[in-house]
Amino acid sequence: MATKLNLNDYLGHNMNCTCGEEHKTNLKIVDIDKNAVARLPKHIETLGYKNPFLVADVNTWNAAGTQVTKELETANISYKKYIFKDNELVPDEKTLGSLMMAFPRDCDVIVAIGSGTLNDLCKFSSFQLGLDYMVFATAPSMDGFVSIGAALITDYVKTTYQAHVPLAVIGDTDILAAAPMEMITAGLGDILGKYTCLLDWKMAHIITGEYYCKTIADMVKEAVEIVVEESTRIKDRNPEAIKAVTEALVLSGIAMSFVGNSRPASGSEHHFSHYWEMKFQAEGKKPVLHGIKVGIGMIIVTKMYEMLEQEHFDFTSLKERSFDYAAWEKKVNDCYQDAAPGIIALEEKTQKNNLSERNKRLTILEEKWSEIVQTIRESLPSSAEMESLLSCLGAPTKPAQIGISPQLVEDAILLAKEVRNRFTLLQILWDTGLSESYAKTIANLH
Ligand SMILES: NC(=O)C1=CN([C@@H]2O[C@H](COP(=O)(O)OP(=O)(O)OC[C@H]3O[C@@H](n4cnc5c(N)ncnc54)[C@H](OP(=O)(O)O)[C@@H]3O)[C@@H](O)[C@H]2O)C=CC1
Ligand SMILES: O=C(CO)COP(=O)(O)O
Repeated sequence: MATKLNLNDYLGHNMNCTCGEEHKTNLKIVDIDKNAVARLPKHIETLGYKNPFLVADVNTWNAAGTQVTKELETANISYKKYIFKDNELVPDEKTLGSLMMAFPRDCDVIVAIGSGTLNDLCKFSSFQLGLDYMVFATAPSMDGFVSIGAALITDYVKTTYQAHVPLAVIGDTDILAAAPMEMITAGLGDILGKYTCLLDWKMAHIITGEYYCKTIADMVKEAVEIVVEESTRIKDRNPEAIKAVTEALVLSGIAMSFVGNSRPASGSEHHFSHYWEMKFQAEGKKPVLHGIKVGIGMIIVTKMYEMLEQEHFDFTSLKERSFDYAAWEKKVNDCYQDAAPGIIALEEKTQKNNLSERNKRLTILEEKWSEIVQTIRESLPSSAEMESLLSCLGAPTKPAQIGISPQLVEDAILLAKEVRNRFTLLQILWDTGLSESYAKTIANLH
């Protein structure tokens, strides 16, 4: 029997942490259990709302809309609703605009009925309007339900906007367990991605001195371990296992809200996912679920960490290298111009791409190399183990299985570091001059 998370331990009080920070979240209610839909009216009333505005799309309405409205009507709670008609809902300016146009000014809380995209749209629009929001989850597909950021696409670039957390997250395990299996395995992929993102965070702490909180990292690690323990029961849609996955996803979101950004939940594996998502969108290709791409990204990043810990560097000659910015800039522009013309973090003057900053990092890498190797070995399961876990659940593990070409794999290893200003393995590869050779090796494997 798997260990259980107690999410209530993190709600309703400030946590004075050994990292020196005080962590808190405004999330008040987590109800992920059997028959949670019947308790939705009570949660709305407890929080003091009278006029909810329900936001869903055709798929998520089919999954939960009728049950939600039946319960609200029985409890005499009047509501208004908006159901997006789009087949593939994209969280961009147009979609946000249509939500704004449908917004009834007399509502007092927005209730997202759905998963990642609907949650982000409601999170962001409620934040801009100065209103509270809640989420009724329809699939355990990603960990953003209670995070503070909203992942939106503006000017073709996948950008995380600071917003706020919902006051409540409600998930009925019968509804969650009935979600498409692909969405459930996407949630698993998003969770397994924490292995590499937590290691990226630790690397950033060791090499650049970035803030790191061991308590939060351990919290997320515990959630990952519970999900790994539950993987066989997840396959059978066991409601208890689905509850465990959903709670792990919620916990990961609490970790993001504690830090105030997505550092404990998003590293290089996520940057691959964002890069591929932008490319797919620009090329008009059918989108692939976020967590599915993250799972594949996690396997690639694990493989590259396995390669890195075998390296023996000559740091003196690494520091003497010049860098051909013009050639690199051309490569980046060629890659990004259709997908994300807004990306501009390439210039030599930025901290990550400046040679004297690179050399400072190389000095630390040299001094701490044995600690770094040890940390890599202690932090990651093997890539083979992760591949087998995902494929046992029928989830793809290789880029080609979701239509990602070897070229897109290579480009992501070189360029996905520009998607965010965040130190990860991809920056270590750039600093040590390994990006191109790793990109070729990994692309040839797939
Ligand atoms: N803010 C944050 O911290 C985070 C945000 N994200 C973001 O979340 C998004 C991905 O969310 P994800 O949940 O993977 O995917 P989506 O919310 O995009 O949903 C994917 C598909 O599943 C449909 N769907 C949802 N629930 C059900 C159900 N129960 N039964 C049948 N179909 C259903 C959706 O319909 P439809 O498309 O019509 O909605 C859609 O077709 C990305 O934009 C990602 O960047 C991810 C992690 C963290
Ligand atoms: O997807 C996320 C966590 O799963 C959020 O990541 P970003 O902040 O990189 O968008």
